Amino acid sequence: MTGPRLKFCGLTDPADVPAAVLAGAAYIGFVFYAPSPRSVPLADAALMAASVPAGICKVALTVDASDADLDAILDAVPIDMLQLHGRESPDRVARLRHRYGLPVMKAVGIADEGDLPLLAEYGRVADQLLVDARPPRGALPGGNGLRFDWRLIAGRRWPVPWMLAGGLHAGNVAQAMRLTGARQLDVSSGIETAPGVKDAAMMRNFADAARAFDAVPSLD
Ligand SMILES: O=C(O)c1ccccc1NCC(=O)[C@H](O)[C@H](O)COP(=O)(O)O
Repeated sequence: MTGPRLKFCGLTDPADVPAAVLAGAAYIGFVFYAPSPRSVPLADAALMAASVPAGICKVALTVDASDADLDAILDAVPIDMLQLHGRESPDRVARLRHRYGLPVMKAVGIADEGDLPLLAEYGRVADQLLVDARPPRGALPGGNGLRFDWRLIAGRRWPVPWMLAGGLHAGNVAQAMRLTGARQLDVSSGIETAPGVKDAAMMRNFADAARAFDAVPSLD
């Protein structure tokens, strides 16, 4: 079995890229959503993306972005995958895959059982699912450092690859992997000292904790 695949989301500083690479990130996410403290100007994202080694997936996170906004992002920044983190419909997901010819990961917010059917629905049109915590009213659509009840998805599988997100950090990632079976993990707040300020040691600790879980034989 290959090790866990990690996505470090919301990099804002050029120095975050080598730190993420050193920690072994498989995906690096850039946030293109003005209200977020992790939002990066196109020119900055372009510079950072250019320094990402081949083989690491560069993800553009957007929230209900228009075609014009997406055109501008993709014209300026070499992106490998779109992450849709708003209320994009399944039709919109399918249309964007077709329009840009890029894989699309759809974020789905989970708070209770009633949210689970959405995963099956988007699993029919997206290339990947991001299984995140449903944000509280008035909060940002993601990146809130909040987890959901992981037991809700224990043992569940979808027809496409998926990532677990929401409130993960070095101290709980092993438990999250054990309960959910997640093999891909997305983290933002859990590798920050303040919103939008990533920390190299926290990235390393997170990666070490995820890999250490993998190294421990299961007692089940
Ligand atoms: O990170 C943001 O600021 C953000 C803003 C708007 C929509 C989504 C956002 N982040 C989404 C992510 O991919 C996060 O990694 C994911 O929600 C988990 O965040 P966290 O709980 O902070 O680890």
